Amino acid sequence: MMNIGIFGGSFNPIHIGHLIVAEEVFQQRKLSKILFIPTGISPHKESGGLIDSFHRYEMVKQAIGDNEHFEVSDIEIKRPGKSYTIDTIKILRETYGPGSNLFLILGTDMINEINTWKDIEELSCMCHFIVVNRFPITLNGEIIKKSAISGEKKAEIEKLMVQIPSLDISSTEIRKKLSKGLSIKYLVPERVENYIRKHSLYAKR
Ligand SMILES: Nc1ncnc2c1ncn2[C@@H]1O[C@H](COP(=O)(O)OP(=O)(O)OP(=O)(O)O)[C@@H](O)[C@H]1O
Ligand SMILES: O=C(O)c1ccc[n+]([C@@H]2O[C@H](COP(=O)([O-])O)[C@@H](O)[C@H]2O)c1
Repeated sequence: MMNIGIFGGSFNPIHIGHLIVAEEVFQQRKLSKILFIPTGISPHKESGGLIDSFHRYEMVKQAIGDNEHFEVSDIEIKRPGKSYTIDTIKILRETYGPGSNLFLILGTDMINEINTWKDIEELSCMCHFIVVNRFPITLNGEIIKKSAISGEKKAEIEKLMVQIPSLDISSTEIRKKLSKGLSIKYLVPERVENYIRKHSLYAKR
């Protein structure tokens, strides 16, 4: 049976925080693979600062190239309009069939906002949630309790939670550094840094 980790994000750009999350979830939950899915248009993010999806997709490709358990999907960047997770999960259910399990990977910042997501009840019936600690935000049990997530999946969240070494790293911080002309060495894989430099992404103006 295939157990697939689904890791969606704007990846603007992908950083080592994302990679450590994916590797820890893969190992700790013994998944078959991790599918990185860069958003076309992120549903709740201001478009300011979000660079072209093609570049974000390419940077994910560069970052995961040396890991045979990681894959990248262009399913969201090819779809027009906002990238709602429910639409993606419906397609992936078809692709992988009833014999496979889908595990949606989310940082604590994301799961605490789950009530604002589209068709959350239906979504929760189609996949499992794997939550990962994201400094400094802790899992808010009250939010989960009150959410539209189906009862069975609510009960599962704590059981499936994966602890990672806390890394206070965000794409926002990396974009800020680049815009100031500062180094991002070690915050992103070398190949991603080279890609950013080659295409003058997030550059100092
Ligand atoms: N350092 C981190 N530790 C744990 N989870 C993380 C970390 N960075 C990102 N994530 C998780 O990865 C997913 C995708 O994140 P996203 O691409 O929005 O990155 P970001 O760093 O939060 O970006 P931005 O700063 O632009 O908002 C989310 O579920 C988020 O919670
Ligand atoms: O489906 C939704 O309503 C929804 C609302 C907000 C975020 N998401 C998804 O959550 C993931 C992280 O989003 P982002 O934009 O914060 O990087 C990404 O895969 C988004 O498509 C999904």
